[in-house]
Amino acid sequence: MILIPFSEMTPLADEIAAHLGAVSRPLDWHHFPDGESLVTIPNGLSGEDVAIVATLRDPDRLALPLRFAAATARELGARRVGLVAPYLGYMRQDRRFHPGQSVSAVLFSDFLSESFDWLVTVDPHLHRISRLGDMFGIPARRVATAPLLAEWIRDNVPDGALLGPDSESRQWVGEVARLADRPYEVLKKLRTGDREVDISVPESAALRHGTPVILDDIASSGRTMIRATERLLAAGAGRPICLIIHGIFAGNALEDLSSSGALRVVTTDTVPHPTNCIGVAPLIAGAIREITPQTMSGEGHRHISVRKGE
Ligand SMILES: O=P(O)(O)OC[C@H]1O[C@H](OP(=O)(O)OP(=O)(O)O)[C@H](O)[C@@H]1O
Repeated sequence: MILIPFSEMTPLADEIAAHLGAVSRPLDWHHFPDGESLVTIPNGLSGEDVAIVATLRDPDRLALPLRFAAATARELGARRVGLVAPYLGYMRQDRRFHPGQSVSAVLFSDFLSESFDWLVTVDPHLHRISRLGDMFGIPARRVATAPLLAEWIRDNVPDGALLGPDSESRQWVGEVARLADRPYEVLKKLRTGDREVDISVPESAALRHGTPVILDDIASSGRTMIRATERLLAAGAGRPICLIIHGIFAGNALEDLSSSGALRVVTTDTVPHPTNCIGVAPLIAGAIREITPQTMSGEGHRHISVRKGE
């Protein structure tokens, strides 16, 4: 197995490779002055299993270079070409919320399924879809970070409840709370725009004791976390720890979150960032190990078409 990371993913790919006893060699991505890309992949791929490693937080920019890298690896003799996408973008638009909208999650998953033979990702934002295989026409594995998050909480926060910022978060907050043996509450969120979010906090005694931990899968504009932090403080809770699986932090999101009163912001390393405290490499390596024998025996194929959603 040869891992080929986009350069920002080199540290994570090196770690995954060490767990697998594999090789990691980054690709080169040259940007021409007119905005076009030139992707150069390492040589020596003939007959090899290859995994391209890219975190898809800026998917419009990455899509074509990803396709070029996968196609070139195949053209140069790679046996199978998989994608390790610790953060998988575009999964939030999994419905036609208003007439005429693209269902981007389905379209993007089709695009990836056409480009790659298999996929490994971490806690994708697919709460209404229970099996990744229903979304992708290729073998796919979803790594669950709940045990890592629970371990981090047990090691670092001696007391306090877990809080989910909205009803959707109940599924992962409930699971992490169970594993960490902590109480949890779910807040109510109303979103009226990309950056317009309001949160209401219940009158609960659990919130008044210890250090609250707000847990969410994504912080993008950061507005969900910021508003939850502000509303908790106003309700008399202690300064919260914000625990986030995928820390995208668009624009000034992190600065704004820190100014809102968060005690600490903690993320996994699915998106490289100074707030990374929880490493996912061993779990990703385990998922690659699981999926690789299947791809070797020919289960699934990138041209299998599974129709999903609306
Ligand atoms: O940092 P932000 O920009 O606030 O985005 C992060 C939020 O977005 C997602 O929710 P989702 O998109 O499913 O629901 P929402 O649009 O109602 O927040 C995610 O689960 C977070 O709660």
